[in-house]
Amino acid sequence: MKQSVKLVVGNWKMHGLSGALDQASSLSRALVIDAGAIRVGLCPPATLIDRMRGVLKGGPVELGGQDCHAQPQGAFTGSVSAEMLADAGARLVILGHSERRTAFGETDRDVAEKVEAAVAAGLEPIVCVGESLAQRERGDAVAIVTAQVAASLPDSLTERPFAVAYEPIWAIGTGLTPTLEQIAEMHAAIRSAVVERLGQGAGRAPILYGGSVKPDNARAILSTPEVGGALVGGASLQAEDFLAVIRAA
Ligand SMILES: O=C[C@H](O)COP(=O)(O)O
Repeated sequence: MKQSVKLVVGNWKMHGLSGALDQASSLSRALVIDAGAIRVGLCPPATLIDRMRGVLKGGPVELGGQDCHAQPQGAFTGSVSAEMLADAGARLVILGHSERRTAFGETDRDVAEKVEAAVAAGLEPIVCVGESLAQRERGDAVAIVTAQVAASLPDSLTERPFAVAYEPIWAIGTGLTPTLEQIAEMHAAIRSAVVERLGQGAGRAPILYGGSVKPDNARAILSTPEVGGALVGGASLQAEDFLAVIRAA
């Protein structure tokens, strides 16, 4: 299925003090987009969301969080709820990133619960899936990723906007990327898994690719069949690089 509106989202991860707002400001000022063709998002650390809202005000860049707690409030020291992200100005939220699945032990069930919370707070979740290098080398990549899709997407997404991001773990921050054929194969498999899980209506959800997307490979990746956008880590930290990726889309 061809996607009409690409979604390109920058994930700053745990990078960015207040000085980094200059990069968001440069991006917002330089960016001219056709809203019918592309959406652009930035997911800074939670500490910057509210201030970045001011910097991005009136511009085309949407704000997002990088994670949320599954509960709306409570005694969960150090956590941020989906409602808090929305209150700070976020519209999007990345959930189930492999760094959270690996370093924080998040399971598909945890991710699905967070997605429920995000939807309840009016956020648009970007649900991340992806295989390890060992899983790909064993020939298990498609089975692993489609199982993650089936278990991480709750029923509540049937009528709500969301995106899936395919991020092979071995491509994140490494400079390595799958071949375009591997990306196309996986995105088609994810599309089928989404439709099987949530029905035809959900088949319009964009499927982003993430993992070492850079200005020099963005055009090829973003024109690969079934690639509905990109989730960009390192290359989103500098406005100039992120702009180059967005322009490639
Ligand atoms: O969320 C973004 C991904 O983990 C990709 O990161 P990267 O572009 O630095 O490889």
